[in-house]
Amino acid sequence: MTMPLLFPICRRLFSSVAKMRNIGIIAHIDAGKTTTTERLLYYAGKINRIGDVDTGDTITDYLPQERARGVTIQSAAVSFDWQGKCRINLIDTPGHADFSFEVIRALKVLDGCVTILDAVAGVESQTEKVWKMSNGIPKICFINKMDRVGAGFSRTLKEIITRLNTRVAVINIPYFQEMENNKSNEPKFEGVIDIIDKKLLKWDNEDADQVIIKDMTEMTTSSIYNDFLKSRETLIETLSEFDEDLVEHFLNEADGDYLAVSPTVIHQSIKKLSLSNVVTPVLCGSSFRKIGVQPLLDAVASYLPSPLEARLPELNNKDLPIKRDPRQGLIINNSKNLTVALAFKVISDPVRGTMVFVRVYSGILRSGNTVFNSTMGSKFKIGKLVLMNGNVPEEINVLRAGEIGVLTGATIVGKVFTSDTIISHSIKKDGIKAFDQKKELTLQVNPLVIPPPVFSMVVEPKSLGNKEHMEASLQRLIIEDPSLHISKDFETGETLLSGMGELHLEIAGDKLLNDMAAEVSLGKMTVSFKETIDDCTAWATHDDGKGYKMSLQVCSIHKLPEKVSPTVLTELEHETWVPLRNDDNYLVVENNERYNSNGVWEPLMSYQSIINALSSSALAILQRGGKIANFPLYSCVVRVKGDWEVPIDVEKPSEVLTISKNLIMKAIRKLEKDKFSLLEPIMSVAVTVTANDLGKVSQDLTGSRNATIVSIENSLMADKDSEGSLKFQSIAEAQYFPKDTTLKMAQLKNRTFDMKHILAEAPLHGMISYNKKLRSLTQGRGEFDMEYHGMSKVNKSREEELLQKA
Ligand SMILES: Nc1nc2c(ncn2[C@@H]2O[C@H](COP(=O)(O)OP(=O)(O)OP(=O)(O)O)[C@@H](O)[C@H]2O)c(=O)[nH]1
Repeated sequence: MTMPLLFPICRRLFSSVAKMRNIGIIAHIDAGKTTTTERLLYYAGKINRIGDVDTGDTITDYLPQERARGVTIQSAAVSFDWQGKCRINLIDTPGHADFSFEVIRALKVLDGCVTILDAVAGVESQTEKVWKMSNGIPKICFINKMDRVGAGFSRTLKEIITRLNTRVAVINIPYFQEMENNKSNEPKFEGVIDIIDKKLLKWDNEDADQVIIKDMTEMTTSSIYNDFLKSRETLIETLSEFDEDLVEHFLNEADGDYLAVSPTVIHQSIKKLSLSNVVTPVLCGSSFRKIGVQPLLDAVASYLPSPLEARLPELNNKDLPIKRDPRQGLIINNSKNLTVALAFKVISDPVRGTMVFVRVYSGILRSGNTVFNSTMGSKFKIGKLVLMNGNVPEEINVLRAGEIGVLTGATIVGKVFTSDTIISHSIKKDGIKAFDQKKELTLQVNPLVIPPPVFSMVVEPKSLGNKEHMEASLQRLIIEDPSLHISKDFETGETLLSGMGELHLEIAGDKLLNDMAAEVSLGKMTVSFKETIDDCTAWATHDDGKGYKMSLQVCSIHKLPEKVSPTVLTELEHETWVPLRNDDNYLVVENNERYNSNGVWEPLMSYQSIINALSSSALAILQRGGKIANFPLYSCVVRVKGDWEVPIDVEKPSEVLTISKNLIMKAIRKLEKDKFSLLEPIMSVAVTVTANDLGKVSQDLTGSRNATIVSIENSLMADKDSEGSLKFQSIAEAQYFPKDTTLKMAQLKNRTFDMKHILAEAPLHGMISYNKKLRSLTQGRGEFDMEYHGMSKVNKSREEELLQKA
């Protein structure tokens, strides 16, 4: 069901870059991201009826698979204004580890994040993971689900400090209806106490749109006053540790009185320290009960950065200056008309066709203009531009620096993919020629890193007649989700679809069968093994006397001479280094300086199209696999020697493609079989169990699943002994926190909070369908989460064992 949207009349036209907020909602699965997003939209006036995940009618979970399963699968964007204070472009991301790439691509284009935490579960494993992934991006924490029995505001705060290693600025604390007035004898979460503005905000039981506001300074006899006072003291003390201006204000203007410190000064201090990632503002609420959502919107406006205050995009050419201009946003290479945008998502909408989500960093993108894809080295024309609200588009004419929007139209089909950089002239319809060819048209925002797939399944057409449709559908799937991968087994001719987990492949299969009506049968899910080489191949050479000359070799990444190791490569001037999608493989092309003295590239074939042809060859041939069992090659580098040449008058790179493919095949074929090794995926596994279940779960992990236990932690404190972690533990112990009333109630009701976190590393092979096993070992109480850790070389006996099972 589509929700009605209320579009504020072209407010975005008038909102300045300083008022823009590009934010993501990140968290562990089920923390309440989608529920919170829905309430944010409602209170911002974007929708007039709230949808719910449980009834499957939210704006951002609009895919049929999301609505049926109540789980977010893809990140969805919405844009809205908040009371004229800011214009928010928000991306709701999935919490499940299998869809991590959706989080990776959203984080690439976002300036700030709201991290949602479940007040009962505290900091969960995926929260830690997304926190690390968003390193360097300013964040706010929202402790949600405060209405649940067992909610622990202070317990969660302590976990934020100790597990996420951050200082906290507590913006508001929970308010519970006092027990004596409460017939149910349970503390009832009703509102929040605003520590900065000294107000109690209570949401009406009957009508949560009504907020009752009371002045805390008139409640000095109330039992909550002491908590409020101490929380204000703690907040000011924390900020004072880092902010001299605040200390000065506190001593001089406020006369050392915590209550007299000006809210404006506190807000400014929190913003400054949050932008530099020194403190994290923390708020609480219950999205489901519509409590605490408006203060969260205020916090986004007050503490998260505008594009002018956010981190700068990482460009391939680090020498190009990037300036912040209050009117224009970013200006790259001192060129006011240079538009630079990054495509971070492509979808095929059944009605609107191909839609490409972009973040504009500098300049303006206009509908109808011709732009340049600097990743592909080719031009294309933009059709219409739209802003998306879940799956509802809003047509616009321009996208300005700092904005996130969508390109549509038949002219973009096949012209731009995820991770491509788009260059354009802000004013001219086709002003590509006006740019500096060497510096500006080769400019790229550093590409997204795609994690490698670890599970595969065979996809077969039901009949020969269904083959073409199957292949087109698979292509559509991987264009939309580059963390899915298609490969061919060259011995059996089977098509393999690989992904990041069982759920990821299950959903992909569902989309193939139901959304795309592909007549296919899906095989059993198996682990994706890889092969690697332990050495460098000999150089393979082509020199045909017709202008094509090339020598290349394939090396294990660990055998590279220091000069071309990927860690230092980006700093070298005379090489181009290209990561080859998700298998830790790279292409290194030496000596790319083929420009004449005026900085003009002389051959008709563009430099980028040669690099693209070489990348495609390397990708395709490494994918064909090694000599053990044709598993794709991993951690390999295809090195092209610097003396390569192409004819000056040939425009298309098809010969480069053929020659390089043959050379890579030749080089690999000559390497002896014993130089190939089998690799298996290893997962980082986090299992949460009660103390009673700890023994049997640990035993099963190490005994039956070949896992290595890295640590066992209590739920309250991360038992890490690094200097940094110890510092945060002692901060958490010293800081004042209000008492957790409902936590006490839950303990009284014999709920066990003595949970243990087992962190382990385990071969994926042993972890298939672990969910079922864990449930039976713990009577459904245990939870687990796993993420890809890396590939590990196996010895010969393990190789034989795995090959027999594969
Ligand atoms: N009691 C209570 N339940 C909540 C609250 N917020 C969300 N929920 C419930 O928690 C469940 C998960 O909510 P979602 O909003 O789907 O969580 P999510 O983080 O978006 O989930 P994924 O995107 O699938 O990871 C749903 O049943 C919600 O109704 C809250 O404040 N209180």
